[in-house]
Amino acid sequence: MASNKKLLVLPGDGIGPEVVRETLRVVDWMAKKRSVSFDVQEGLVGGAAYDASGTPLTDETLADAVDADAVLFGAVGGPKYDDLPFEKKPERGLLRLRKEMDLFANLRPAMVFASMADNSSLKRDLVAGLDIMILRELTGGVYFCEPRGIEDLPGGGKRGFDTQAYSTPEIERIGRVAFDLARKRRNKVTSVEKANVMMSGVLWRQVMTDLHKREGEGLEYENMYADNCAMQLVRNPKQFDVIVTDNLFGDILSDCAAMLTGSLGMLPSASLGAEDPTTGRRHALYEPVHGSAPDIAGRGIANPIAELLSFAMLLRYSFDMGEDADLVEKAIDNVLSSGLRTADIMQEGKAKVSTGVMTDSILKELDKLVSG
Ligand SMILES: NC(=O)c1ccc[n+]([C@@H]2O[C@H](COP(=O)([O-])OP(=O)(O)OC[C@H]3O[C@@H](n4cnc5c(N)ncnc54)[C@H](O)[C@@H]3O)[C@@H](O)[C@H]2O)c1
Ligand SMILES: CC(C)[C@H](C(=O)O)[C@@H](O)C(=O)O
Ligand SMILES: [Mg+2]
Repeated sequence: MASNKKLLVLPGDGIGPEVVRETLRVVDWMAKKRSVSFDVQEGLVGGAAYDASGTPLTDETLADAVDADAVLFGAVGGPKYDDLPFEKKPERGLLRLRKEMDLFANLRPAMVFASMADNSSLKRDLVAGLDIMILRELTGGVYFCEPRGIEDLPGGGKRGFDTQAYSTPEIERIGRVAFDLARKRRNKVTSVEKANVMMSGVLWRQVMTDLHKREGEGLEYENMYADNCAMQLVRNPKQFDVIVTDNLFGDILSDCAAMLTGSLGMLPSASLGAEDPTTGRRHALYEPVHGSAPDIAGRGIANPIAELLSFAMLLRYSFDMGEDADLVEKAIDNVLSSGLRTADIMQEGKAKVSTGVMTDSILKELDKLVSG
């Protein structure tokens, strides 16, 4: 039984603190019922950090994140911060964490729970039992490449520009994660880019195809253009197992995949760094795919499931507590099957509950599951 796992909790803004608060109740439950002791420390990020210290991520919080065994993150951003200069925006705090912790592999699983097939944007048969993994490269591409900026044009007006670039080592390291994941799943990898339009896409396709030839034995492999992938995700999502793609396409395709599961409020994620070969340790941050949802913040109606499932991923990937992760997922599955729904996944014939009541029910279900 492991003990004293250092957990840094960064609730952030909007519904971030609301869903993190609920997740901390499950952390407490784990400590009481499963005899795991978490050393929980809380910090500020995003707009909350800007309000307190004039920056969306202080060096101290970054150091705490690097030092932690895992970071549990809520969400950042909101209209209050719209007019801040680019580098001060809440989202920059999250991006700096990802970059400085070298969290290059972002796992975004889209799973449809047994009772949720009718909640999907697609017809039930297309999504019942769906379980796909979008693997998003998280520390490269247009999110981070230089040069970028807005410049004046000689004849008046301005020009805004960004740079998209990927190197062979960046593509290979995310490709290897995709192959590892696929081997534990259904042995299929779809690599997604736009090699028909972008030079970085041309290299991505070459490197991934070669990597598959060298290291992908036993794996079914295909290349797909990103626009086609978006269409295929809503046409026939069950054709996919692992989708590996760049930072920007991964951002967009994962929001799209969220609606297959019923709501953005259902999609968790794990952002992982490379494993240190001597200590076996790796940096990791867990966060829902959704944002701070300013339109519903402060009303107690946010769906806590994406954050709770992110905590389950934390147990599985950072603490090797797969059984406990299964338990959390099973409790969520059972509560959804019992007909409870937060507003975002509400349907006729179901019972609408608040953020807090959804968590109350999941905790009760956890109690039931462990008492047999
Ligand atoms: N990881 C992050 O911190 C993160 C991710 C995405 C967006 N953002 C930021 O969040 C702010 C709002 O962005 P947005 O509105 O484009 O995206 P969003 O994900 O916050 O919200 C999109 C829609 O989904 C709904 N939604 C999201 N999560 C939900 C939940 N748990 N339960 C119920 N409904 C939920 C919202 O109410 C909204 O209608 C922006 O500042 C954006 O940059 C942050
Ligand atoms: C908030 C923003 C920087 C972030 C991203 O674009 O990566 C978000 O949309 C996400 O999906 O995690
Ligand atoms: Mg996003």
